[in-house]
Amino acid sequence: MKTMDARQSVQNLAETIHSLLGLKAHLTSAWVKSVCDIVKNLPSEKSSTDIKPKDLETGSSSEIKDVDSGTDNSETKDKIATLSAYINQLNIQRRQVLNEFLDLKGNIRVFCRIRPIRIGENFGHLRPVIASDSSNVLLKLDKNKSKSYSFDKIFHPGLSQDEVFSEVEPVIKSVLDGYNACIFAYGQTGTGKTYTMEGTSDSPGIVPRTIKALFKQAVESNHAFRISFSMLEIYLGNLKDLLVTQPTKATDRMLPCLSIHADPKGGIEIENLVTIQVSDFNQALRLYRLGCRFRSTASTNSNTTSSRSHCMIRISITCFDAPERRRETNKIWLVDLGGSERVLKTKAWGRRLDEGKAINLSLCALGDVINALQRKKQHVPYRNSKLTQVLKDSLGQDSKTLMLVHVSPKEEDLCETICTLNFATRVKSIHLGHEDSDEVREEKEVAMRHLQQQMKKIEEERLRVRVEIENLNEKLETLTRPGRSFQEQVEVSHSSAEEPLANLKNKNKTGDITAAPLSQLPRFMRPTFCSRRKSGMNLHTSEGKEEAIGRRRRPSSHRAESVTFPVKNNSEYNSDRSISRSSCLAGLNMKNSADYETEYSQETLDSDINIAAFPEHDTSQRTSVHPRDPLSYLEKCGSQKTEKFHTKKFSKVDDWLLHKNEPTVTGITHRSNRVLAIPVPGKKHGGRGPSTAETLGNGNVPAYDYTEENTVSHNKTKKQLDVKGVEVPISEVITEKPQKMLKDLFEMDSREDLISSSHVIEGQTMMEMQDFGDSLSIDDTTSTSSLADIYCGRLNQYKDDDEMYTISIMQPVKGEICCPDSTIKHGGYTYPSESEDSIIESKGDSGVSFSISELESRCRQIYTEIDIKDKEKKELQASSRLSPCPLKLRSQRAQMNQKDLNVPYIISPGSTQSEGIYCILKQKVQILCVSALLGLGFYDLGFDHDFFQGLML
Ligand SMILES: Nc1ncnc2c1ncn2[C@@H]1O[C@H](COP(=O)(O)OP(=O)(O)OP(=O)(O)O)[C@@H](O)[C@H]1O
Repeated sequence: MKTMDARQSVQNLAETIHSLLGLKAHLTSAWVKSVCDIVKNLPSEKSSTDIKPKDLETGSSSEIKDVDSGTDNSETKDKIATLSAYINQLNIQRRQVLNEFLDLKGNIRVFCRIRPIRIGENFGHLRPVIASDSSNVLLKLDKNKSKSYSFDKIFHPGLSQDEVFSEVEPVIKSVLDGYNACIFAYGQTGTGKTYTMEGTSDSPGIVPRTIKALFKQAVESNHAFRISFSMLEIYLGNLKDLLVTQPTKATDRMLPCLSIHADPKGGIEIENLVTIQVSDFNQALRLYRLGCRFRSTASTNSNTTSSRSHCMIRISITCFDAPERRRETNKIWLVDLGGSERVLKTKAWGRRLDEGKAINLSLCALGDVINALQRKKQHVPYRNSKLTQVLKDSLGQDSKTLMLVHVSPKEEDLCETICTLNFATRVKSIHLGHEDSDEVREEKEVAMRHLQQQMKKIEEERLRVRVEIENLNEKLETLTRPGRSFQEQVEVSHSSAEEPLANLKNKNKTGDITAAPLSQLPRFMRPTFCSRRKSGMNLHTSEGKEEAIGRRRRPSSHRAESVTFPVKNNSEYNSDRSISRSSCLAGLNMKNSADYETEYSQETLDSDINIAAFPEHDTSQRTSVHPRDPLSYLEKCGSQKTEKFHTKKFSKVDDWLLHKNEPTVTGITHRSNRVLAIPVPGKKHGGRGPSTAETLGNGNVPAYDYTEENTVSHNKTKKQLDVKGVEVPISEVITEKPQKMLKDLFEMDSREDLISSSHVIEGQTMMEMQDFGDSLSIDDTTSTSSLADIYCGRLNQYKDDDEMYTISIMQPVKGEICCPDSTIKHGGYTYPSESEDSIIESKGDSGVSFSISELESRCRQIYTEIDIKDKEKKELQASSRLSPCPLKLRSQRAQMNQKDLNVPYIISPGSTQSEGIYCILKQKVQILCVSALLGLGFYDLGFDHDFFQGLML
């Protein structure tokens, strides 16, 4: 009877604790943790699973040692359970030690990386930046004067990405422990920020490594994590989601605004930011690559592929069954800041100047925030820039912040280097508050060394126990039902709050480490209805009952899963809310947020019906699918039974990526369908943008194909398979298949003999070009349809024996087409001005660009040559028919060269109707199409006048 009572009380206690967990906002985490510890250490039904505290302290249990001696199944099961509990205790110990360690190091750490000198570059006479030791950098100001800066770590130019990441790793660990974190790369333009964050295929940077480490550590831990991925950029002060295609035409559907919310507790959420749950490293990496393709880059005097925005990757982590974590949901931001630059030096102007100014302004705001934090001011000016608003809950205080400052080794960059190092010093002093004395510093170092040793011991012990559990599991699996590990059976009845390891191991085999079904959790760990309401958790019951509705009734809009942040009622948000103008496209189709949400929830239903009605692969029928549909689908999956959820969601990242290939479905032109980028070996690092294989003209992002062990050389990218498995050699020009109507129009031309070897592979027209010297030439075999391709503004790439070039021709639509430099820039579509920023070169677009005039003159030449041949053949009176039509361009340069830009009429020599209304009409329509695609205005062409005159003939 007594035993029964004791059991009952333990059970009740567990329930009580769980209810309290739902109300834990009012409790300290330390309290919850200590109560949980008490529960875990209470005697359970099976006394054999008890772990004496003494054993845990020493890390050696007599029961653990003789665990192999057990021959009986049930005894082995008990021992596995014991080991599971033991490993949980080790996890807790490890967290505590790591936290102490990081606290000693400071919640903001600053590293400095010195870029290596490139081939052909000079340090200058001074050789100004020298890493004097692992934490000091010496800056030579002149021959006699130098200044020393000290940081947490200095990475001298020779250090590898591996070595850099090893210093970053502790922060990643604390993210698993529930801390918010932010790792950002700061520095002058061209100093290697993107190299550090993104890396190359040969030496991946911090972002891919972090994702990998997070998944690895999540698997190794004894908990079930749910990991979500988002990516945005702040361009010209506006937020832009990098996982969704930006509208490029007036007819494209407007994207919802990204708005920043701050809850009363200071947590930041970005409404409408796409958040996709990822199950493994590859999925996350594919999304990352997708996002990288949409980044805004441009060629500047300092860097051929300069980032013109702040690129921010958010990885959210949720774990419901680990009360000892700092938060149920936390996040890490990985930020590649735009490069600070002196506009006088870079000589930027126009848009580049605006971009530079916007970057500098937001970096200033970051500095101000840091300064205010440092001085412990009451008011921290977070609201001065979007960057600081977004990072508000991840800077200083309770979060772990790591800043990687990048400096150039060159003398000519000395001024910028001083500015950068001063900035970094300001940041560094946040956590110090004041400079520590030598004694204090030494004490700290001793303590840190001690903690490191402790951590190492714990890690080793953890590994040992894991191996033991694995062995026991294997043994049991052969004894018990095949295909299902004992751990799975144990965990249902196991009274531990932790998910058993074997289950995680099994998940690991499929790469799926997301939340385990709640039914597998011990009963007392399952949330009560009350706690779910309170915490806004969106959990599913094993019985497939309707999910508990959180306090917030507002749909989570673009969020793929409602796993991210505690949902709040609108009224609970404070006024710290901002809306990205770029996303709003000047308020076209703008509705208030409530309207949006309503609309979205309806669309979710529509799309769900669509998806249910049509097979997953048959996307062609989903005509009304909104770009957000994959997410809607995810949400729908999320509300289904857990097993279904698990099987479905795995394919959802693929679905999301695949969805990008369907501009007709979404009604949005995929920007990278317009422009492909092929890395130029030796000109820039491959990590800058996707390789040909990644884009292949259809927006498909292939599986992530590099690892630290298995790297892909540039050569490998010379032949890639497309989506359908067809080999696509990248030496050929890859363009998107032109719009059918336009192509048809040009094919009305009867010069069949001139049709080149253009061939089509699954929506991509392959076109060969020849390279004559420095300029682009198109040989006589180039068909008019291929010329149409050029005029359509597709990216073409060609290759000669020595070098591979990338020719990027941004698709001109309306508006300006010319830029003062020799690079073709996109024309701004006649969007409201706020939207223009959505149409800039994407990260992967850069490469060798040709001027429009070069291209035009070559094309004109071809036309002329063709026409001369035709004239000889047909003895036509060229003068009467080839009367040039004066083109008027809007841009300054175009106006300057106006007289040179007379494009001859394209005529049909074989046509019997070479005169009269048909011919004129055809000519007009052809010119109209070509010119419109070149971004010329109809009126500027004089089309209205001529056209009507022609009609009257
Ligand atoms: N540690 C390094 N090792 C090798 N190459 C490097 C390193 N750091 C930078 N580079 C090279 O320097 C060039 C410029 O680097 P990167 O584009 O990363 O600079 P950035 O700071 O991101 O510039 P921006 O702010 O303009 O975007 C690249 O070609 C890159 O490969």
